[in-house]
Amino acid sequence: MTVIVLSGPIGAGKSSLTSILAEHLGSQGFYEGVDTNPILPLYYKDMSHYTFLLNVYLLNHRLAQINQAIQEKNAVSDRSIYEDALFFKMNVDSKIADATEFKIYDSLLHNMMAETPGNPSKKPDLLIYIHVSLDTMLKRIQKRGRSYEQLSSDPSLKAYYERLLKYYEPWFENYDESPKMMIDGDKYDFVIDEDAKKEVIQLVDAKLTELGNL
Ligand SMILES: Nc1ncnc2c1ncn2[C@@H]1O[C@H](COP(=O)(O)OP(=O)(O)OP(=O)(O)O)[C@@H](O)[C@H]1O
Repeated sequence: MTVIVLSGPIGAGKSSLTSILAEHLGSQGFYEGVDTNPILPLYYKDMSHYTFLLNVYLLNHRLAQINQAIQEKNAVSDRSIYEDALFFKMNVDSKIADATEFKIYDSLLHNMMAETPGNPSKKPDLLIYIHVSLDTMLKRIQKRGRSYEQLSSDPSLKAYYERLLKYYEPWFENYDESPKMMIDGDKYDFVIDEDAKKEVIQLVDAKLTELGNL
């Protein structure tokens, strides 16, 4: 049984690497459903108002996926549940979101993820973090063209994206829920470069072998 989750900033390539790894490992891929998320466009218009609702929506959605992934046994998911608190905390620190709302969300998250008799661990076997620079992130956001993410519609998003990257590095350093590995998303453009794709697959295979999962 191997449950892998991807993590990393917007446009890092999580969904693409999920498809690549799911195909390579013969696992089921689980996707976040960004385009079907009804709260996301509202959140980008008014973060103060929608941070709590967005995160409760995502928590519910991700838990449903985790429960399915555990049953599937072999699964790759394009986004970890552990990163959402990073966005929420960042918004609290920037006075965009409310500290009490964060406390309630965080406690809900811990209760949902708690391992109790009859309630098996929801932790993945491996978390893969795709690291990208601000430059790569901005290029990918522009290339993909989701309207609400564009700097052209809201130039203040650049500061938001910059802040987000600064929160990701310590988050990955401190992450200890499962084994983890980092992929350099600036170095390996596994979406368009076949050699880069092969190298990334080899890196992941080596890690899974080291962990006894392959
Ligand atoms: N907890 C959250 N709080 C605020 N915004 C979030 C949260 N989770 C996801 N988002 C937003 O949802 C959108 C999609 O996020 P995500 O980075 O997971 O997917 P993606 O951009 O498709 O990534 P990739 O290209 O790596 O597959 C982004 O605009 C991101 O900022």
